[in-house]
Amino acid sequence: DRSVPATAGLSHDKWEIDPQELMLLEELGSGQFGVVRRGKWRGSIDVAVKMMKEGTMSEDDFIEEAKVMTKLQHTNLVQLYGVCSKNRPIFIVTEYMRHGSLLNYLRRHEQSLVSNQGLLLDMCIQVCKGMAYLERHNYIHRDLAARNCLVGSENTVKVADFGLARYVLDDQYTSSGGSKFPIKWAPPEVLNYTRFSSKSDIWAYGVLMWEVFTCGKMPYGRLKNAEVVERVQKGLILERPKNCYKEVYDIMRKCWSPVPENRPSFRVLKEQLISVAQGLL
Ligand SMILES: CCC(=O)Nc1cccc(Nc2nc(Nc3ccc(OCCOC)cc3)ncc2F)c1
Repeated sequence: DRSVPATAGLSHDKWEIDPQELMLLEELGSGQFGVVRRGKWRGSIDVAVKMMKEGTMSEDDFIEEAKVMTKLQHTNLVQLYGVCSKNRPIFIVTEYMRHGSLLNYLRRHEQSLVSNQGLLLDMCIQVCKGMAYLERHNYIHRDLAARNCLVGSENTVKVADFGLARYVLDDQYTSSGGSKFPIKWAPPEVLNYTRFSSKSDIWAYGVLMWEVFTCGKMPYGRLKNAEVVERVQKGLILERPKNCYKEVYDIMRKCWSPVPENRPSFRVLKEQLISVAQGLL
């Protein structure tokens, strides 16, 4: 029985997972961070295991943060179960979501989704609930986008990789001038001063809503990053997606107010989206 009695004196760090309790299965994807595989924890719990390629993240800082992240628990957040930090590469063990990234899901199911505004709005509301929880805990995501949300059974949508961007070492990723920086999801104050806040998450959320209602189109099409920066600085915003209700687009536009303080909070946004959803149905 794993629950070591408190008196045992062993500091049983509950965020530390014993790799011997993991069974690694098929690969789910890979990227510059390493490989992600499906797995079973303690024989029966479905997990995703991110095996962090060495040199991609400041591991000790991340392991410290993992203690906080395991405490962030919400139905619309991909649950961090723990880390295997005793050997390299470190493993990040999270809840498994069977339908993969929201971006791929939107693109693969465009035909059935394009005419289902109610479902698209529900997906946005689920992400908003997860983000409102993070906002309440003063936790900034820093890389909110459809590619960083995941879809589970019964069309559940959850936010993944919250806060992870702080530990990426590749400065092509972290500096706003870098080639891998998510320019198209960044507000002016991030482009100019890398000033992240829940209000910069709100801007990214507006872009995520646009991704959802276009069923996974690339924001600003094939425009180069420099051209997008110029447009955003001039106050140009993404156009209304073809089949998107006016009320929904008006909410997206509020997320793109040039001044952070003029953008809504996730708490307020959630109420507005729910009342629009009730009005539509
Ligand atoms: C930022 C890049 C990054 O992390 N990318 C990345 C790639 C892969 C998996 C994860 N993570 C997780 N994935 C799942 N489920 C998952 C299920 C199916 C799937 O299908 C792939 C083939 O489709 C035809 C992909 C993922 N559940 C939890 C995760 F945490 C993250």
